[in-house]
Amino acid sequence: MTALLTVDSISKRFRGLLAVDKLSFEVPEGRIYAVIGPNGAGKTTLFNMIAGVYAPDNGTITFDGQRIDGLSPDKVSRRGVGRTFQIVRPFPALSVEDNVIVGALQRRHQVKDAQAHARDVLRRLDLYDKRGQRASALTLPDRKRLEVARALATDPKLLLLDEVMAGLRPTETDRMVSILKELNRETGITILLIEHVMRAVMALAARILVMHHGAPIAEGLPAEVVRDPAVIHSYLGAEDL
Ligand SMILES: Nc1ncnc2c1ncn2[C@@H]1O[C@H](COP(=O)(O)OP(=O)(O)OP(=O)(O)O)[C@@H](O)[C@H]1O
Repeated sequence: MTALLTVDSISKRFRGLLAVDKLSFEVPEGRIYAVIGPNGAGKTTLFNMIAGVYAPDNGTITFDGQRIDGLSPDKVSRRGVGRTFQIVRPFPALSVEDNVIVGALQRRHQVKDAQAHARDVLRRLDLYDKRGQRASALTLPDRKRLEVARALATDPKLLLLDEVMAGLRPTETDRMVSILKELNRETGITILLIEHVMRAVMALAARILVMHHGAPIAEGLPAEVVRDPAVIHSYLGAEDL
């Protein structure tokens, strides 16, 4: 299967601290790929390098056949990488629909077209009935889905999801999992997610990369990765299995 994203030996240092250390992996086109690991493992730094917030100190990032490392976040987004943030940050005073229209306008010049696209996205994310509400009035599960909707409205080929299950109850986690599965199945969109909620990771991911101190300690099929002694020792613990 062709790789949509190829990360090749990237590193990022913050003063003395090596946050990401010669990391390499490939995300196959059309798949859901998860990155897990303890706090401080370097997952968000990895996302920030893919999304253009930081340039890697070394190594390359290739997306859809072209180098994207070192491009600005806006350019990376225009190439087709959409992202959510760990701390959800919609425009609070705008309606749910207007928040999504802002994303849709990246590739559409007519507000009418952007609105039609935003409504399609809102239906997929189970938010259509709440489109008139102010974003600030939403509950956490709704805000998390709005965050995904805003990223999706930019028509990405690759969706980067940063802890979209954090703080959700199991029933809301399962709802998000089934929405993302359906989205991937029906549109073929590739999804790269950082996630601590193993229930969601195991239900979604075709492959998993486990990071620890900036480096990979395991990569492969979920069933193999969660049985890897190094993963159990540094991250999962027996209770997660
Ligand atoms: N802008 C920065 N300046 C200095 N140090 C940073 C910066 N961003 C991250 N770090 C450090 O880099 C390391 C990796 O952090 P990162 O946020 O990437 O980890 P993470 O795996 O995403 O953790 P979490 O699961 O808690 O979100 C940490 O030690 C963190 O303190």
